[in-house]
Amino acid sequence: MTTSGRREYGGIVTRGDKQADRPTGGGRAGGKRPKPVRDEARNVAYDLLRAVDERDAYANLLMPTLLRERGLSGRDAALATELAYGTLRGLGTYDEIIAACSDRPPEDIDPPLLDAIRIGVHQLLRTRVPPHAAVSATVDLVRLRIGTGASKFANAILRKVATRDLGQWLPIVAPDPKDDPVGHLAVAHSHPRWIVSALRDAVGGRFEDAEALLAADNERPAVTLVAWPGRSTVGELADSGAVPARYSPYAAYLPDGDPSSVEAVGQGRAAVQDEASQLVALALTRVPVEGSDRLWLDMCAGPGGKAGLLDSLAVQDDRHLLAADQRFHRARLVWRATRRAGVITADGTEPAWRPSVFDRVLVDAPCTGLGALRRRPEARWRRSPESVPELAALQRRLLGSALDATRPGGVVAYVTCSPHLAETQAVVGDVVKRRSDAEVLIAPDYLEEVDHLGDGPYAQFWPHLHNTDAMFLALLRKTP
Ligand SMILES: C[S@@+](CC[C@H](N)C(=O)[O-])C[C@H]1O[C@@H](n2cnc3c(N)ncnc32)[C@H](O)[C@@H]1O
Repeated sequence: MTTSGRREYGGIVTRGDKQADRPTGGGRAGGKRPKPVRDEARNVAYDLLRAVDERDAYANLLMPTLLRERGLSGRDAALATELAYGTLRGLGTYDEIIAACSDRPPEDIDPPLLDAIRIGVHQLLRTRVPPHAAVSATVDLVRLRIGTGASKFANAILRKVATRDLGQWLPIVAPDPKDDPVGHLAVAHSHPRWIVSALRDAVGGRFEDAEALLAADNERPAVTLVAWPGRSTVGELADSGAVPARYSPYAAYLPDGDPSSVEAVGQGRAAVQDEASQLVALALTRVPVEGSDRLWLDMCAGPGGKAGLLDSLAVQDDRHLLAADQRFHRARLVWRATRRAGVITADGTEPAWRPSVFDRVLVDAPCTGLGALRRRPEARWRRSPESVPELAALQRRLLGSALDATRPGGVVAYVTCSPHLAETQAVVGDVVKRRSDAEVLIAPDYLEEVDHLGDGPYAQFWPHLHNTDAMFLALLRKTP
């Protein structure tokens, strides 16, 4: 798609020159309604939101396909992504504002129309698109995709929304923090109430920390690369425009651009991986073990992020990694990410290996993913608190099985991409209490380059403190 006929609004490009500037509503100038302008970036954002709602699509997986199919790149692609992801993250706040501007509650508005209005509200309240352009572009979208009647409704709501900025709307739509602090944070930072409560508990009950965490969840995460040791180097990534990272010796931040255009990534010698993910895998390899250190196991390895790093480290020191995942297609991804590891499809709770044979075991357990909300913009609305006990039961079984697989003197890393206490401390505490052959190590001792990981014995990364996912790590020694 060409960029001719586009106009730049404060760093964001939108299409339609004079049309995008045209004021909307208030009747037809000269009696004739101007033709709506098709705007591909907004269409992509709208289609993504519809796919998330109708087909349970994963935004971060579908977006690259949509951009490719529609031929969007550069600033148009950035605009489509910002509109879609920003709207998905912010819709908890936006729906409260839409409710205040409408005679119908959001749940009574037709879902396609509601999604289009949400995109409009996001532009009005969180982007530098001028209000008249945000309104007219959204109204055009609704006219083209839904119909003229719906576009009048959207126009009326958006014009009301545009009368205030976000800072003026929040005291109107969010509960008073003195009466209902959790409800206030839920509306102000667009998270479901149950997640606000869980995250507040995970940060030790401090509302200021919870607020900083919730705000960080709404930020676009940095793209972090891993240079797989022995296959590429951070220096090589830096030569491609990445910046050496703060903590991990294998990480570099990519300020902009497509990661696959970095040569080492394109050639499968480096990959995209959050820095905390690298560090928890690294911590497992740093714990001293007496005697043999030849056989490592990654029990829940798909899609292979940590296995890729562990395999590279294992190859360097002539160790061997076995990587397992319960799902065949996830195991295939692990196969692609590794060079020498054995990869199998196996249920970690019904081991395909003999007991007490591994020197180091990683169990990166399936979890709610509440630590990666920045990356999966719709995830916060999909998860329900009912999933927590079921996951916690599986996590206990997997950790127990990991300890069974480890030889006495060996070490287990229990990792979740969630800071929810029921998936982290409660799981480890319970499993260790029921066994006499496991001892909890002080995990931050093996990550000395990182501050603020907690008072131990566990290590907890945070988006607002480390600019990483909220990854949890427990290190356990198997005792005789
Ligand atoms: C959090 S992900 C692991 C991420 C991976 N370690 C990485 O760094 O890319 C959890 C994985 O556990 C797998 N899984 C779920 N239940 C399992 C089980 N009972 N046994 C083995 N793998 C399981 C899922 O298929 C999923 O791929």
